[in-house]
Amino acid sequence: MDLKELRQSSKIRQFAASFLFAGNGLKYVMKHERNFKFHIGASIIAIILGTLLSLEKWEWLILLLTISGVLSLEIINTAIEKTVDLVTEEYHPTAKMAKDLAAGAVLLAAIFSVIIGCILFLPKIAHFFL
Ligand SMILES: Nc1ncnc2c1ncn2[C@@H]1O[C@H](COP(=O)(O)OP(=O)(O)OP(=O)(O)O)[C@@H](O)[C@H]1O
Repeated sequence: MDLKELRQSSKIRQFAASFLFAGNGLKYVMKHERNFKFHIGASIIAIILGTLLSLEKWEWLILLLTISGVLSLEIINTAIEKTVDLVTEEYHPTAKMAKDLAAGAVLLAAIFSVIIGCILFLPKIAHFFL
């Protein structure tokens, strides 16, 4: 279905198509983005650890919010990279700044997610061994 056909289709079809397109985006990052795969791996480890250490409900909420934040930012970073590449393939200081800012946002979220992971898990791990 092309863009023109989509705009002429019913509201329900447009709504269903938007899920399909979002799914395509998720499929793309899972298949092609090394950093996204890394974050998925780290998230799975955190969820397994959370299960083993019996996190409380509020701790799960914080963990899941943190995971969704990092993964979503990684996808937005990829979207910004693609948009910049669409605008120019030449070297441009503003293109560099746009990509570096987007990457900086992911890095910041990843650093804070490690800190949050330490706050959630370290006391429980220490309690387990002591
Ligand atoms: N058109 C451009 N002009 C100037 N600098 C650019 C340009 N494209 C990329 N860069 C610089 O090169 C870096 C790497 O860009 P690239 O597009 O390869 O993304 P990347 O860092 O490989 O992303 P990822 O590893 O998340 O896939 C950018 O962070 C930016 O600093």
